[in-house]
Amino acid sequence: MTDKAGWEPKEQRLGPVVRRRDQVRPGTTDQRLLDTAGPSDFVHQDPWRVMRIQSEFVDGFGTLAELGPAISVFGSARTPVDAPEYDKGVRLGKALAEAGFAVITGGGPGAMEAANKGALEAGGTSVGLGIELPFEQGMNPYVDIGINFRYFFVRKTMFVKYASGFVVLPGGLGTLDELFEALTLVQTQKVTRFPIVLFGTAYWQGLLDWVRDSVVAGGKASERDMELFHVTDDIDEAVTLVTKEVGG
Ligand SMILES: C/C(=C\CNc1ncnc2c1ncn2[C@@H]1O[C@H](COP(=O)(O)O)[C@@H](O)[C@H]1O)CO
Repeated sequence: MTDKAGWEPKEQRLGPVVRRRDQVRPGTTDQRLLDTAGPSDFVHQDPWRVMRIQSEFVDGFGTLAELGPAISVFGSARTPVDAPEYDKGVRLGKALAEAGFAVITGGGPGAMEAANKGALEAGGTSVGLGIELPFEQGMNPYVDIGINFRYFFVRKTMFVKYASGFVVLPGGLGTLDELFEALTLVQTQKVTRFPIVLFGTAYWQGLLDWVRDSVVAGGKASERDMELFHVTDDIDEAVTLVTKEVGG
């Protein structure tokens, strides 16, 4: 316990740290890790959240890095299975898979499920990026690679980073959020060569009229911003438009 001549000081090695004399602490790092039943409030604080956010990025990047060419498909979580729109979602997922593209959706019900179903039935890769919601729905059964995210913004990064374009089926607020995020990224050149296809002319026309007659006419966007997207009712045309930057 002394460091007088001829004596080794009492020493403790804790990983890279050496502690001597009065700085020696009882127990080992492993013991403290495994034994301690200390306060747990840190798991609800921001520094810990940063770790969780990082881990979501790591899981997403790690799972999707080798996915290959893919298209993200968005649309209403509420589209009924027996609606014509659902059938179009299935046909779109199928056509994208046949063109050699994985289909990425939000992994939920409705239009997401339809696109995943089509991709799966055509032998393509069917991906679902789910989101933790207060009303848990679970991943639709047609997803083959699924990741559940806690944070919308991490999930949104994956939709853009691992797809070379978006097809947007008729949808509500969630779909509009995804559409306008993509439009903003393209408008501000945060992403380049990223086709956005709105599927369903009748559904989208009212929005397009408002953007042109109020937003563009009011000087809040430019006429050229109307060229950031395409609109179609044709599955094959949607696939051609959305995949034109990348061969399948
Ligand atoms: C509301 C219902 C289910 C919610 N489950 C969802 N699961 C996964 N992703 C979802 C869900 N709800 C919304 N999203 C995302 O937003 C888009 C659809 O939102 P919308 O408001 O229905 O247009 C979709 O692309 C998802 O990414 C069942 O009633």
